[in-house]
Amino acid sequence: MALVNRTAPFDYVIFGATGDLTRRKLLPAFLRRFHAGEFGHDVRLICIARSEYTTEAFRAYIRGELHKFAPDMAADQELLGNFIALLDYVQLDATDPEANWQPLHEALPDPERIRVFYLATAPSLYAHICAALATRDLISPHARVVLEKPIGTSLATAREVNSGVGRFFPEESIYRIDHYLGKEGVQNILALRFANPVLEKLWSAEAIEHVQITAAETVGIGGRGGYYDEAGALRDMVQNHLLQVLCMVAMDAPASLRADDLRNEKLKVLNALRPMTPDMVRQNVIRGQYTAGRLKGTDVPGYVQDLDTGRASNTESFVAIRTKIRTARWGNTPFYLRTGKRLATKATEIVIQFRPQPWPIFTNMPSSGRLVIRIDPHGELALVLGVRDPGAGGLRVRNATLSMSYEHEFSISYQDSYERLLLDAVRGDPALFIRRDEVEASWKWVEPILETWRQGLTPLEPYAAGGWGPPSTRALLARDGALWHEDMLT
Ligand SMILES: NC(=O)C1=CN([C@@H]2O[C@H](COP(=O)(O)OP(=O)(O)OC[C@H]3O[C@@H](n4cnc5c(N)ncnc54)[C@H](OP(=O)(O)O)[C@@H]3O)[C@@H](O)[C@H]2O)C=CC1
Ligand SMILES: O=C1O[C@H](COP(=O)(O)O)[C@@H](O)[C@H](O)[C@H]1O
Repeated sequence: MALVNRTAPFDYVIFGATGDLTRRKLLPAFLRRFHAGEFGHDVRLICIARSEYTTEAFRAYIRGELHKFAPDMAADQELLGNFIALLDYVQLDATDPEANWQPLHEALPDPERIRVFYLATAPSLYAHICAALATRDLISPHARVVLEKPIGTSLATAREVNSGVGRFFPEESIYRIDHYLGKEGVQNILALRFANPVLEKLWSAEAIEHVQITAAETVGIGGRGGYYDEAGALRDMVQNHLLQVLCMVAMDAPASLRADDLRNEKLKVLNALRPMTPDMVRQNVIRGQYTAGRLKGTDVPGYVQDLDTGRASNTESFVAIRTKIRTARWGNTPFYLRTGKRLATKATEIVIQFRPQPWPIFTNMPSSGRLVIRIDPHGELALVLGVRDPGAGGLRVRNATLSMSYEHEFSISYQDSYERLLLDAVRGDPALFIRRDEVEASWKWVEPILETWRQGLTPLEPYAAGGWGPPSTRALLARDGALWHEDMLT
């Protein structure tokens, strides 16, 4: 029987309740946690948007969406009915100064209950919404606010968003979500590193030749072209998700698992990333955009066709970066980051490549060994070692893999990382959310890359959908004598 960490009763107010994120991710995640018994019938989920719905009509609409996005759960009519009964809808234009906030007030009668405001709207509304909540006296002593990404599109705009929200909520009540920190495999980096002293002893430039962090997607920009063409892969994936994963891999042991201990260590890594000059960007950053190609046997269109604006675009759908971390632990170990759309397969993984023997005694030593932390599509750990090849004739070595799959090892499974994060805000645990200084340090490191691109100093390289990005991506590692870890992915 799984241990259930049940929350105290709470009121969760979702701004942007008719949007894509709420119906596809947030409400299905709540339904699953309700099914797991993490909260009960005494909880209210108050859903807010401008669209005209009564609570009854909204519940009917969400019932249909849950059948689409959590069909296994929604098939249980009793569970679904009980969950739907927790939803209330309040129609409100949060930016209209004349709007009537009284219905929201009435829906939140008890200031002693835990109150979470989840802002699943465009980030440009965050400060307005927080100001309105303050004016209407809705920010109770136990109130928290969860902010969706992106927090800004540059250092200056991130500061604006942070200051806008920070005027009304103290930093410890602000939960900036990064769904990669909700992934099992990412959280497991902490366990792997700090519950296994033997690994931690190896965890430095002395034993590790390089680290690869890949977030490869097969999807294109889909229906999100408007947003994506403004953002691009660097802002969409690297500034937040990939840098957070890098921090988890590279940070020193925190004093405890308390939020600020963890976040202090991550911040040190971000501040230690080698700053990029325009020359370094030219040499260490690849930017690409997909063209039409063939993916898993199907012809797929290129980025510009997907965008469908009739214009060319200068936005990258692929980035690869070679960087270093200026610390005693890592100084000599390159970190390679890579993310892109319409790549050969969907895979998020970290590869820790170990250094070779300084004096090899075997004539045919294959790879010097690596640890692969696979995060998506399935959580897996694989330790590739050299073992004796049992064939006759001398002592030859080949690689073999020790592996562990979460699916086989554990019966508990979360469908989505939102499931792991939504209730942390209720429990008052911001450890897996991003602190303001982390967001700003990430932007500070990313900005010179954006600036170099803005000046047109690096080309946007085409890559055919279904591959692994522009050919220069290989050259980025080849100059260190390294190869991307692709053989096990496809
Ligand atoms: N969708 C996704 O997969 C992801 C989304 N995000 C982030 O989550 C946020 C929401 O994204 P998404 O759901 O895709 O966006 P949508 O455009 O689908 O939804 C926006 C929501 O905001 C509501 N809204 C807009 N203006 C107001 C207003 N003035 N007052 C009250 N409600 C308003 C809209 O409802 P109505 O028109 O009825 O008012 C709608 O419910 C964004 O910050 C996005 O970057 C982050 C990661 C992934
Ligand atoms: O935040 C985002 O993440 C997704 C990729 O998430 P994953 O959990 O499927 O790896 C990406 O598709 C999207 O563009 C980005 O905004």
